[in-house]
Amino acid sequence: MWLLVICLVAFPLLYEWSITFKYFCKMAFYNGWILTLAILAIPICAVRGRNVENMKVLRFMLLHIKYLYGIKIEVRGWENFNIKEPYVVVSNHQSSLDLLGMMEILPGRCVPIAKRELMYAGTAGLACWLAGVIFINRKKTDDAISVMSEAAETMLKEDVRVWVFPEGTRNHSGSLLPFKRGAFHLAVQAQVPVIPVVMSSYKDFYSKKDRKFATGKCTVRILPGVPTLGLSPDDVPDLTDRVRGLMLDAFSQMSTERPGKEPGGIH
Ligand SMILES: CCCCC/C=C\C/C=C\CCCCCCCC(=O)SCCNC(=O)CCNC(=O)[C@H](O)C(C)(C)COP(=O)(O)OP(=O)(O)OC[C@H]1O[C@@H](n2cnc3c(N)ncnc32)[C@H](O)[C@@H]1OP(=O)(O)O
Ligand SMILES: CCCCCCCC/C=C\CCCCCCCC(=O)OC[C@@H](O)COP(=O)(O)O
Repeated sequence: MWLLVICLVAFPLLYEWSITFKYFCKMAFYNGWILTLAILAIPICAVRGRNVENMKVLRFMLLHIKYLYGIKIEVRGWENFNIKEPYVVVSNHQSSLDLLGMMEILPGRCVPIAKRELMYAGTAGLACWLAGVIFINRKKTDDAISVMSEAAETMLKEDVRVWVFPEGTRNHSGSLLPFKRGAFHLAVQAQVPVIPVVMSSYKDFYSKKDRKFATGKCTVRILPGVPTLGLSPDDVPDLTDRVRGLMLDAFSQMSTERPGKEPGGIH
């Protein structure tokens, strides 16, 4: 009788513990593996110096990680990236796992905007710097704005695309945070389109709060570009709201789809 009681208590506890343990091991390996890959990437990238073309090297080296974690990534809307000119990509930001979806679709000559702290993340920071990642100091708004204004010039002069997470921080709430306006000022200053990208919720396979990290599927949707030609800084609030609305609709629609089930009409 006592043995049965002990088993009934111990097994669920052990099960819970093994899920948590697996979560920490998987996250530790994720970060450790990226730091290790960066050691290989640094000398290759250093040959060119700080150059956006190095982002191809990082992308190539990171693409296999989804297989290690059993994460299937389905991409819809590739055709919306068929624009030769520069553009600003805006996407939702749930976790550091977004790196996998980002690398899956990262267009040529496209650099992300990242918080300055990432520059000090050891080998990964150096690899990012060599690949031209634009670092901003979120604690100093004026500095961040001037870095982004420089980015607007660079986009046009050097034919570069920029990827921004307009929520400004990771958000796993199951919705989208209010958007910061920097990405939209950037697009208006450069008079280039904004291309929204939505990654479906990870809740079926990943949750930081519940310490869950299983295998699963993520859908990445590239939405049609939103033009900014002729818009002025006064139009930025409206542009921001419009793009957030489009992304929220897509995110909500993707959240109601059952994993693995294809909706009609979207390719
Ligand atoms: C093989 C081994 C590989 C190893 C390498 C590993 C990794 C792989 C490589 C690359 C991957 C890198 C992945 C990087 C992911 C990183 C993700 C992040 O770091 S997210 C966090 C950082 N990003 C952001 O914050 C971007 C969004 N933020 C903004 O746009 C903000 O607006 C801001 C510019 C930072 C300012 O923010 P703040 O909160 O301080 O203020 P507000 O947003 O309220 O803005 C104040 C005010 O200013 C106006 N504004 C904003 N921007 C501009 C501008 N450019 N020009 C003019 N005015 C601007 C804004 O409108 C507000 O005014 P108002 O209220 O009147 O509208
Ligand atoms: C010697 C120093 C060693 C430092 C070790 C640091 C470990 C980091 C290891 C690998 C880096 C993985 C790169 C993942 C890139 C994703 C970046 C990311 O997701 O940043 C979060 C940022 O968007 C928002 O930050 P907050 O949610 O506001 O917080």
